[in-house]
Amino acid sequence: MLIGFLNTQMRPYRRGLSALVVLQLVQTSASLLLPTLNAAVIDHGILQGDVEYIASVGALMLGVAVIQILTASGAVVLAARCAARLGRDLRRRVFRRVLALSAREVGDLGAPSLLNRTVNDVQQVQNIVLTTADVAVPAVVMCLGGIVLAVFQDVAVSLVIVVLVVVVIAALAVTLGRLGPLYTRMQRSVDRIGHLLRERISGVRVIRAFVRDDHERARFDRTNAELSEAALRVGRIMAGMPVMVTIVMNILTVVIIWISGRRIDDGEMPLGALTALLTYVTLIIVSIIMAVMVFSEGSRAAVSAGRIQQVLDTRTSVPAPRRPVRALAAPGEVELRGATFGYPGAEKPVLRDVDLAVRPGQTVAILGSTGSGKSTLLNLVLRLYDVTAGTVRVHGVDARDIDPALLSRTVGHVPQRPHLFSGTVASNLRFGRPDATDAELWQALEVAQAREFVDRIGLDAPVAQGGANLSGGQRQRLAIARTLVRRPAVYLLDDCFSALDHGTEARLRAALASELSGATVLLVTQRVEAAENADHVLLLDDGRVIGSGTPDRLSRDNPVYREIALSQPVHQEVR
Ligand SMILES: Nc1ncnc2c1ncn2[C@@H]1O[C@H](COP(=O)(O)OP(=O)(O)OP(=O)(O)O)[C@@H](O)[C@H]1O
Repeated sequence: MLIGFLNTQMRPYRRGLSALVVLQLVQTSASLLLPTLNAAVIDHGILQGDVEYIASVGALMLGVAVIQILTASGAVVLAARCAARLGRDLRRRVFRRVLALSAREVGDLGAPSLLNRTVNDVQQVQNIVLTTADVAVPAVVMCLGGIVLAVFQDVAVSLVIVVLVVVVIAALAVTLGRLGPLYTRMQRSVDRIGHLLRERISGVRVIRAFVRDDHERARFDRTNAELSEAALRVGRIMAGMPVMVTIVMNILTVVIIWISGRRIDDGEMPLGALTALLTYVTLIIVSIIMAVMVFSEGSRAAVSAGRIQQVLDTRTSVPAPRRPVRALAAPGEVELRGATFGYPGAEKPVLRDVDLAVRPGQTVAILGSTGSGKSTLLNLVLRLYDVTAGTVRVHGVDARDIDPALLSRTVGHVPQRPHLFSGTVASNLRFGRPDATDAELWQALEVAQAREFVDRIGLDAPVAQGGANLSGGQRQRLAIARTLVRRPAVYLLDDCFSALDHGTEARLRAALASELSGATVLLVTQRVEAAENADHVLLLDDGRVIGSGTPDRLSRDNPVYREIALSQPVHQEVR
């Protein structure tokens, strides 16, 4: 998995990687050459008393050491550059994919998991590239080169080394196989902790209000314990490895000294070869330890690569059209014909056979009990979801055929629970139109009945993440102003006056009525009073249209509408 993933993702950095491998080959070969040169100095220089030989080979060793230092430094710089670029590009790819997904896929994958995948999992993959380049490549070269050079020193002793190395590698491979599932568990626990933290931190006031601190603490401790238990098991497995390798290394050293001693006594092996063999054994074992470290990281990175690949492979359930309509002739109707929609996994559709046509200049109020499908209907026009049957047409074109960017420009949405971004009041208002002038911002604030409070704090007043430093009513009015600044042709207002007092709501509705006189407006509301000012009312119940017509007609002919009207005190006052 990891190799296939890296093979695809590392394609753009192939040249850098090739240069890196060459540098590592040179630097590792230089390290390997030094013990052989050292053995030659002992056998032909020191034992023969040849000072000239010692000086010339010594100079050669110095040159080799300098080459080794330079190539090693170059390789580290190149590895860091490749890994950093891979991390940057992967984060970008994952983020773009997430932005292209529909609400359905984001919900399925989960926001905390997506966050972890974009940050932590990419970091794991970046780390494995760095350690592979810095450690694994030289380790493999050193291990293989060490064995070859040991064979040059003495074939019989080298055979013993090879057998023991194969045993060590086999034992390590079995141990590593146990790590993969543990890393998968760890990543899942990290996701769960992220999910829990995110939800509990944003709902901390509710937790306190309901005195659920102990319950939540216990719940967090359970998830936290799962993570630490998996991490501990990994730690235990990893702790066993150096012990095993050290035992093997010491056994090897004893065996080499024992066999070599007898062979030197018999005159079958020079003394220098013993020092060279002992150095090669150390290099081989150290390189195996290094490779094992990298491979254990690799099991973890493989899990991360799988999680990243899953995001990259996820396709949106609201795909962009093959041949998108890039211009809409003129502001026209929003029209639903037999629109039916069911959330995935739900037993029955939440909207069934909805017919509606809203012309420019018209406001249609969508009224209905809670959960009757009002917000879902707006989501279909926005194309957050696609209808499962029927059609949604915007300006005469099927929403599925319109270029997504054009659809977003055409349709403005003020959600039930508006989200503001950290920044300033002005940066939030300019979110959909960065070139809007201050005068345009003030005009939108005026209509949204937000001028007074923004006058007090200023356009440059800071806004915290999610608009946390503003009241619910202030957030709603800024969200309305933000959509007004964009001036879309179609407005979808989803119960966005709910946090306003009655007087402010009435003034806002009046101001919107004149400001949006030429626009197509779909207004979700719980209040009959708001519906009565609309041109048309669509009454929903359990996803079905149970009333459609002018407010006058409905109050005359529709008993449900009349019942809702009578149940609302404000309405009664108006009447
Ligand atoms: N993402 C979702 N996944 C599954 N079911 C959903 C989802 N969103 C809404 N629903 C279900 O769809 C139904 C309609 O929800 P919707 O939000 O459209 O109702 P609504 O009329 O806007 O309600 P309210 O007035 O309370 O905002 C509800 O039964 C709800 O449980």
